[in-house]
Amino acid sequence: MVAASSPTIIMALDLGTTSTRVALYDAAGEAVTIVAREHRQYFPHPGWVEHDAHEIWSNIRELTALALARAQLTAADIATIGITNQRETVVAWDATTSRPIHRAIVWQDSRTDGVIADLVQAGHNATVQQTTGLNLSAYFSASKMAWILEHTREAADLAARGDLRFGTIDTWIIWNLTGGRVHATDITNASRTSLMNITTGQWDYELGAVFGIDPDVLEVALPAIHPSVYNYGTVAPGLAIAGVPITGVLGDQQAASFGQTIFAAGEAKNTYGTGCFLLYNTGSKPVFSTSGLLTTVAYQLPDAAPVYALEGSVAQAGSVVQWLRDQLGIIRTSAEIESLANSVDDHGGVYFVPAFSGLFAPWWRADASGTIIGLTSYATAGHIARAALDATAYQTLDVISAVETDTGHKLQQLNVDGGMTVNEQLMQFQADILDVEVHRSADVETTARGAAYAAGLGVGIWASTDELRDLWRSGGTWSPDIDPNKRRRLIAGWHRAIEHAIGWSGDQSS
Ligand SMILES: Nc1ncnc2c1ncn2[C@@H]1O[C@H](COP(=O)(O)OP(=O)(O)O)[C@@H](O)[C@H]1O
Ligand SMILES: O=P(O)(O)OC[C@H](O)CO
Repeated sequence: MVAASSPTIIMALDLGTTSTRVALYDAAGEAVTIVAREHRQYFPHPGWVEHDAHEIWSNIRELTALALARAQLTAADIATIGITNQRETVVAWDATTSRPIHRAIVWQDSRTDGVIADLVQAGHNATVQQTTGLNLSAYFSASKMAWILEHTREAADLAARGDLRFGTIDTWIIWNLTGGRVHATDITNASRTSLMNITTGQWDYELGAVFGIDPDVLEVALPAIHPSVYNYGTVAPGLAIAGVPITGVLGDQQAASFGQTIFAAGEAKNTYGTGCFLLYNTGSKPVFSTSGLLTTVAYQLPDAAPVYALEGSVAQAGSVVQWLRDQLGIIRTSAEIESLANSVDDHGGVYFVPAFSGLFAPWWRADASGTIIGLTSYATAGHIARAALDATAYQTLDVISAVETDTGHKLQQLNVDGGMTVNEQLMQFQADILDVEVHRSADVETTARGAAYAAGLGVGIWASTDELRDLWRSGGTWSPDIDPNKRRRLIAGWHRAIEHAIGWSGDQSS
């Protein structure tokens, strides 16, 4: 344990897709304060999604000051900072001015689908998957970096001068927090770029050539890779948190897994936020999927080998609830979906495949299209709402079936977290469809919590992951309660709906 006089409050910076949160935790793992702000989503063309990286940095500057003010604390009370972030999203900037040269290209952005389809056609998928653990997809960072290099003159000029810097959002924020002194990322974030060798944990610069990026450019432009628990540097003067060390960094899904204390092989968590991301811990060896899952690093402790996971990434989950609210207008708030969905007994034969940007795991079909099927004149807005929620449970089933195929193990229980898990009807349906118990953590904000745990380990507030396990609290358990024949019928209907969604958007399968 740290000396009694040392600060013991941990600050977590959660840099999500739609918002940025700053949370403070004490050594008992209790959240002291949490402040949040949304940032603007830019959709300049169909399928394109961008963020203003400078806006995210400004939000961090302001929210860190606000969190301290709310808690009536100063930087001297903060022991350490943990960072967690939306993954894959690419920022490119000028090292000499710290100015982004393009808006950040977000993980959901599918502008490089065509390039990826060509690479698949040319037979690159097997090599990339065996090296990086990731199939070829516009989702990951590499093709986004290539796009910036190809489409902005400034990127090419900076690259020629050795002043181009690439990073995921963690790297961009570490760079700014340290006054441009540290250009670094953690191994979990690096494992999402399609440029890291998943077995060695090092960049494979030669892979750049597959995506059309000069490996010499990458050697200068990519950040250093460190373990998730590591001393990344201290915050520069002039900021509310000046002088505080940054000792934990994890991609947001890995952070949620860490916050759920998924430390051992065979344990799994599913986070239901904008998208839905299942991580199944596979221990010290990477498992290469034959069923449409990704191989990813779950975390790496200091002086230890990486711990791996199989990941099932589902692009659309809570975002579908937002779509019903913002685009269809059949609910006014996300929470209203509960009363609308509960106004009907079941889905009334309606299935909703939310393939708004194609289908991610385990299907990986860029040519799938959003589909509502099974409509009759009996169907109401309630049935559509119900089908939209059910879709998240079915998509989770599909990724868990893939995990069971890849590992040969039946999942024993599923730990869940994220904003959608407040929906108890959905949790019951999830348990019914999976036929396993669903355990919700008391804190559904496990992403920020996981970053705090990693940072706290880094400064000795907690001595081991066993101590962190003791902090896990239950927020509800749901057991399967459905006739097995009905389960089978429902699942068969979902898979027929998937077949109809696939292929609608033309021949771009990846
Ligand atoms: N009662 C509810 N039922 C279903 N979905 C909900 C409910 N309340 C919020 N959501 C959805 O949960 C998501 C927010 O979860 P959160 O974990 O904060 O996401 P993220 O971290 O990806 O921004 C939103 O997409 C929202 O529409
Ligand atoms: O910001 P979230 O919670 O939607 O998570 C985004 C994921 O990291 C994308 O891979």
